[in-house]
Amino acid sequence: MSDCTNNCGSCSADCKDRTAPESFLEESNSLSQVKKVIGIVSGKGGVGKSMVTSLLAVLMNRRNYVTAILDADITGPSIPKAFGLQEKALGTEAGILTVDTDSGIRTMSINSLLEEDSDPVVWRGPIIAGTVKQFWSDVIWGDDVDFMFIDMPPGTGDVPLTVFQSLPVDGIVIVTSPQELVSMIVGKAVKMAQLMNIPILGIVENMSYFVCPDCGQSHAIFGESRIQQVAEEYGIDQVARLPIQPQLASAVDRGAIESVEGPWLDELADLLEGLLNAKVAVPYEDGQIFQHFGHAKQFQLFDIQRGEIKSSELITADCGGHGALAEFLAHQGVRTVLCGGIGDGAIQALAGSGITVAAGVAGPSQEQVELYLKGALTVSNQPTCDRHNQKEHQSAQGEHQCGHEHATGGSCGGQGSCGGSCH
Ligand SMILES: Nc1ncnc2c1ncn2[C@@H]1O[C@H](COP(=O)(O)OP(=O)(O)OP(=O)(O)O)[C@@H](O)[C@H]1O
Repeated sequence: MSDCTNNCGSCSADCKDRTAPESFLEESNSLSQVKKVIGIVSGKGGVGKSMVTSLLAVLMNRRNYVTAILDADITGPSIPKAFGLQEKALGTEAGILTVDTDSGIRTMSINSLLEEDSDPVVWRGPIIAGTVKQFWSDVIWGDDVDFMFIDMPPGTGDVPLTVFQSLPVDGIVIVTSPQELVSMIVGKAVKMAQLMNIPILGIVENMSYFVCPDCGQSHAIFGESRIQQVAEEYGIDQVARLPIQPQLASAVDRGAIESVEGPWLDELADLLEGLLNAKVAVPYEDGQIFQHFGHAKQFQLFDIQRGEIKSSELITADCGGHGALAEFLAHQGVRTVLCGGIGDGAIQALAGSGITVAAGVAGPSQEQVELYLKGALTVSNQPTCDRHNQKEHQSAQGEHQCGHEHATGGSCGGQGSCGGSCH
């Protein structure tokens, strides 16, 4: 094909040279550019997912970031109520306009479209999933959104799966209750994120304790917290605990969540802020994005502040194997890898080190990073190189033995003897 970009991940053509599955990512509205998309998920309903979504959005908005909330909980929408939004969304030729809160958070929820808030949504799964996709593709979010929070439907069913596949989620925050931590429902949410190669940014234990207003003592109403233990078990660094706070419930009931003050999620907000400041790494050759992540000898590291490039440097990766390379990049402060082709093993290793993959990109490195930071690129977090997915490229021990040169020039020559760590 004359117009081939070598990006099979986002191409729908039925082509004999296809090397990667078609990407399911939806294009955003042409008038929208979103820098960071954060999913707020829970293993089951009623644990405070919408509460955490709202509180995080309020926090980031107070820190002067342009903030949006996409309410993907179509059958149980809570966002308009928490913010006291009565107004309905308006449509134009170019798309649907957001409904904005008093402090300017841009929102879209099914309740902003239904005539009556109490109208039930009695739709089948594919229609619900399609509606969520339209919230991304048909709503005019604006071209300057720093953070979009997605209030996900609870559980690990059809709609969360569609959201993970269709929207460019940079990371998720898992919300749990103390009982969920005991029942291991949270493990299902963790494993789903791992399957989808989406980094887990943090875990929030809601209703974790109650501080008695009379004696000031803290009581673990639902039993002693296991959050630290569970976070360690799944390798999640960022942990937050939210108390049972009658003022929180009443703020939601009054539509006044924007008036709530509290320190509970500050560290999580710092971490999110860090996503806009963290480094982006690009496999590099002659000013261009080198197209095979696993064979890159050089990386260009971009230092980012508030979503803008401040400086860049070239580094040589002096380690080999996906795990070692992922750790090396994480150690350099990298939170995003922007690349062309990449295999499943590399994506998993990077996600395990808290690094988001934005794959399927070609062209001049700096120009593409600038577009990515503006949210103007359609990228994929799925493998765009099938070479490393093939069983015959792995030894019986699962060791990498593709016979190709590794990032630093070592070669295992197909013998499977390097264990994926040639130097
Ligand atoms: N820490 C808290 N203290 C007091 N009330 C809370 C707290 N967290 C949540 N609530 C209240 O509990 C109820 C459920 O919370 P929320 O709607 O955020 O849960 P959810 O996980 O989004 O539920 P669903 O998925 O079913 O929509 C709400 O009425 C909310 O105001």
